[in-house]
Amino acid sequence: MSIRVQNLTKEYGGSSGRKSSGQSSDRAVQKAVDHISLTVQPGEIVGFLGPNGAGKSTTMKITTGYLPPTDGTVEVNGFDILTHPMDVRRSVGYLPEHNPLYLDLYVKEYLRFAGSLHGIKSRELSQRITDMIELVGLGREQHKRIGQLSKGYRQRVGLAQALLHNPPVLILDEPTTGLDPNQLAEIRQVIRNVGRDKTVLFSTHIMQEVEAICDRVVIINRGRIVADGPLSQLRSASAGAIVVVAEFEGALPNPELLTSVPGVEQVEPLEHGQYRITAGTDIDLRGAIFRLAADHNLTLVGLRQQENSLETIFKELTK
Ligand SMILES: Nc1ncnc2c1ncn2[C@@H]1O[C@H](COP(=O)(O)OP(=O)(O)OP(=O)(O)O)[C@@H](O)[C@H]1O
Repeated sequence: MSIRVQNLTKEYGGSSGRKSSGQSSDRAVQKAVDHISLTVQPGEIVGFLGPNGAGKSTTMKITTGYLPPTDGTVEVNGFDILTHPMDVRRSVGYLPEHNPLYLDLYVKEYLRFAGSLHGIKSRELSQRITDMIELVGLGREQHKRIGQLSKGYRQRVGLAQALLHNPPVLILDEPTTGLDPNQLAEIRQVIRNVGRDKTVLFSTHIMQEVEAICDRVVIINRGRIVADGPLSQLRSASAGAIVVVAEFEGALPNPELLTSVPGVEQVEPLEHGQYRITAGTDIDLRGAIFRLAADHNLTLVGLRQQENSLETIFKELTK
């Protein structure tokens, strides 16, 4: 297991240390993460979604060892974050949400500094820096000071920093925020490429990003995990209402016929002989609609089931 989070809780305010039974505090306590469990297998790319303030960054900071948990355990690459913090740091590449960079340093100077903190030997480090600059597409900007770089290129420096010590696990907190569409596509490609032989947990607010990159999605809301699974599984599990659009040769003289199909809850006429038919439960209406059309001599020219978009699922689960 590359990441194993068990029963993790984080409270801000109140007591600063780990909880022991019966411990209480007078200060206002904000429970940012509430008994969550989550595992990420080696080689998986997992999208971590949730509305603002849901607890994504808090979970990621704890997983990288930057913040202590209030309760629960976290292991990265088999190392416990509390008992083996240095092994955890070696195992993880972390791009924090507000990518902290030294603006006065040159790109290579900064990467050399970041690499030396990881104890990478000088000769090996030069080669690693060259390779990472190439990998994240910093070639043209590599001789600038970080303060002279655009947001997208600063983000690439952060990504290069996270990858420098060749960690098996990458934790990226909103790595594509504020990038233009071209940069977005390039950084996504970088994440996909590094994800071929690394475990990646990344947070984002962009649904298409998850659809484009991830094997699996975890959705957190108010500190609790409300969904966890492959995208296809989430789509069918959260289906709730199944919607089918049936198109006939023209408007039906008796559209109420459609409501006689077992399971149909609502029929909404659209234009050009189309009807949006909603079933309350997870049943496929298409066969029944087809048979109904045949029985009543109605010419059915189209029939398609609408897929739940990740956006719809997200809204449903986090409202
Ligand atoms: N240092 C802190 N002190 C007190 N409360 C905090 C602190 N950091 C985060 N919080 C609170 O914890 C909750 C979770 O915040 P967190 O930053 O983990 O959410 P997030 O899902 O990453 O949000 P966003 O998508 O807006 O970045 C929020 O209510 C936030 O206000």
